[in-house]
Amino acid sequence: MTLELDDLRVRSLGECRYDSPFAEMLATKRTSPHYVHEDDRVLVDDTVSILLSRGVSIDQLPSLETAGPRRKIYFDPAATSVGIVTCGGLCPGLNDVIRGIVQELTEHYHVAHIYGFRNGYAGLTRHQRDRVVELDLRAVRDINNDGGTILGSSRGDQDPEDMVDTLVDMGISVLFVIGGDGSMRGAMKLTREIEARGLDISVIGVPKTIDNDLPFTDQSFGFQTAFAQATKFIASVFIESQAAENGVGIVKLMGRHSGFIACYAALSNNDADFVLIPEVPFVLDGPDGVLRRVEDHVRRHGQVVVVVAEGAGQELLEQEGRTTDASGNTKLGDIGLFLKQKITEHLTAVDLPPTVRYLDPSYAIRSVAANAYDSVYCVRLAHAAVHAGMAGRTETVVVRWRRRFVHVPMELITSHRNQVDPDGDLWMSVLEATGQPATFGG
Ligand SMILES: Nc1ncnc2c1ncn2[C@@H]1O[C@H](COP(=O)(O)OP(=O)(O)O)[C@@H](O)[C@H]1O
Ligand SMILES: O=P(O)(O)OC[C@H]1O[C@](O)(COP(=O)(O)O)[C@@H](O)[C@@H]1O
Ligand SMILES: [Mg+2]
Repeated sequence: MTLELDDLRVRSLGECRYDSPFAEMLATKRTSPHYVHEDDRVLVDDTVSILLSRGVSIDQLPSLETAGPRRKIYFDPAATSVGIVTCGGLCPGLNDVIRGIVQELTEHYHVAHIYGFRNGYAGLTRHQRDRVVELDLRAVRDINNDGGTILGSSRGDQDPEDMVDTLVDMGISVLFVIGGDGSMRGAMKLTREIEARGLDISVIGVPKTIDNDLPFTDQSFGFQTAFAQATKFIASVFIESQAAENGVGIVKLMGRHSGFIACYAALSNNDADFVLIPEVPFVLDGPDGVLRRVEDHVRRHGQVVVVVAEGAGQELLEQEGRTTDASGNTKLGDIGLFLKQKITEHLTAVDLPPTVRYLDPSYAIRSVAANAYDSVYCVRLAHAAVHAGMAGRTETVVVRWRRRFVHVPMELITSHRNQVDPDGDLWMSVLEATGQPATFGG
């Protein structure tokens, strides 16, 4: 993708004049293999050929501002009130991020107030102001042990003017939005309204998506927990299909436009024989179609396991009557049940009457608490978000990119979708592990 250095510059509200609580700790720090100084930058690219193809000098290469504490900060902590909101679908680790933000702001920055807005952007509107909760260390003490979000979440548009009125009335200086692509688009509408009114309010995003469909982030928080959950369902249908004559196990996993959960879950215990994802179209019929391949597998091995991402093969389903959810996301057809029906019909017709074990774990993979790895990731993102906000960055998200925590302009995180590259090494691993053909039906 063409990327200029200027596209990667994050917005700041102004000069940092206040001493940071971390000033002393940072006094002697310099960039090392394990630390990036605030005056240094992190490269976007990581291969020699891509760097060379950029054709610019080193200081002009696309690079990102490092995240982390600053020696000087923009907001005076004692006079700063902060808001937190979680929006969109659930994701393991939301509570860890909330907790990390509250702990960092309380224990190190000693800000005046931390407010939690309930039920997503709806909680920022006039008619829900009475439901705002004040957050302190006690309120967040054990919340990381639970899935979901203590603040609640929602889909659906809200009026940016109304929401900014709330921020102004409550004296909020920094708003942390923990949400996905839709939430970040909503957050940008907030920053535009804030800018238009000349207000001194920072909006910082912590990108959330179990589908791992946001760009400029190695892997989104909660993703590892979600695919680990999904793995258990694949193992179940594998065992069931092994014990049955002509056993067919099918698991449908979340992933509207990106098949990362399906790929990782399938790779994790290597029980899947076929993985179908939105990024790789397939045909069902014909000598190289999915049905014939499934049949061949059952003939040879007596059973088969198919993992399908919910957004896969949508072109095979009825397009008419498609509706959208409250946030404008297209509601998908049920590819899992469709495959179940087609495979059953096909195997019956070729005299291999199947025993089908179909599982759609759906919310069971995203409503759980984060695992230890994701919890660590969440708390580090939370710290980075707090530092960015207190340093006056705005319209900025904090991400981990090639294992460094960095700042990315909000616009870039919504600029395109992160998808499994059919020419990339992840998909190659899936093909290697399953033995399935690179394409079905040419
Ligand atoms: N283009 C947009 N402009 C403003 N708000 C948006 C936009 N897209 C989504 N939103 C709002 O952001 C919130 C979360 O969006 P949604 O798509 O449901 O989840 P996610 O943020 O996880 O993608 C919802 O309140 C939704 O109305
Ligand atoms: O039933 P809901 O809440 O709309 O959620 C379903 C969708 O939410 C997801 O978890 C993604 O949510 P987001 O769009 O909020 O990131 C998808 O995997 C799934 O399709
Ligand atoms: Mg989304």
